[in-house]
Amino acid sequence: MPGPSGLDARGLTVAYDRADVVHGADLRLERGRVTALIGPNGSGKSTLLRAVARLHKARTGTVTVSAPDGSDPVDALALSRNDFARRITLLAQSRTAPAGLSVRDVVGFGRHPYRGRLRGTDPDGARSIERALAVTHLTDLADRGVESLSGGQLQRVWFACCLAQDTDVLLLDEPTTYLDLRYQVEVLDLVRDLADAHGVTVGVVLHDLDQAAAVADRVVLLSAGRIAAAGTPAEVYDSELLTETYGIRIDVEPDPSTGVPRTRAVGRHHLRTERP
Ligand SMILES: Nc1ncnc2c1ncn2[C@@H]1O[C@H](COP(=O)(O)OP(=O)(O)OP(=O)(O)O)[C@@H](O)[C@H]1O
Repeated sequence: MPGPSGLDARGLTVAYDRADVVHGADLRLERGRVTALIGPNGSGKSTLLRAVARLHKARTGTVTVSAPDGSDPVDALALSRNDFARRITLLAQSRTAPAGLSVRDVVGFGRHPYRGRLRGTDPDGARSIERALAVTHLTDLADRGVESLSGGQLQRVWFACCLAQDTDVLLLDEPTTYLDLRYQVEVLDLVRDLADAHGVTVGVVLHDLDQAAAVADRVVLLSAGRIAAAGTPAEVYDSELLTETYGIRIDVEPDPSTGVPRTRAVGRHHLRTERP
């Protein structure tokens, strides 16, 4: 049974330089669930999320969002900037680190929708920032300059910045990029906790199909700017469909202990019989 919709995008068409790259896409993110967006490079995952997050104006389509209290959905594209930023945030790809600021300062950017023109009007700010630093294991680095961080540490800073924003909807574009295995797993655990314990609606772009199947309740497969399939991982992970979409043989079998589908992309190097 699908849950109530946290975010509902309908018929989104998005263009760059008048060329459509996302064609009438419907994206439903259920409240308190994790939805993974998968698909080959250039299939439109980032563009779709950017349109939903209002970083790129969709040519056509609607986006509605409902609050965790179950109140009626509102038109997300018509909300004021601050109201929108209190409901929806996006961890986008490849941001540049602002020089001369500490980790805590940058995480504090996440509080921008709660600060009036005269700062100091955000009573929950300090607590949200410290919590975001703690869950991303950045407390010890909080006073460091962001320009001195590694790629993975910086990725966690941007993630913490989104968490500090305390939104109902969290959109994450490849949040595991640059992260070592421990932090990849921790980010995905945290995403699960946010959905399960706090009812956060999560839409996350992942390239690793096995990570997507393990963390997500639903998966949306994009192909050439169109939604090719949507459903549970077991419904979407069809070997023929994935093989056609990615242009490489992808075998699928259920994990023997969990039943969650596992994939194997098969290249020529897997088929070598003689090894030196
Ligand atoms: N700024 C831009 N100007 C023009 N075309 C763009 C721009 N950004 C993306 N595109 C094109 O839009 C299409 C969709 O790109 P998008 O980045 O949304 O795909 P993606 O599925 O997120 O890819 P990836 O997995 O490589 O991150 C691609 O054909 C891409 O070349």
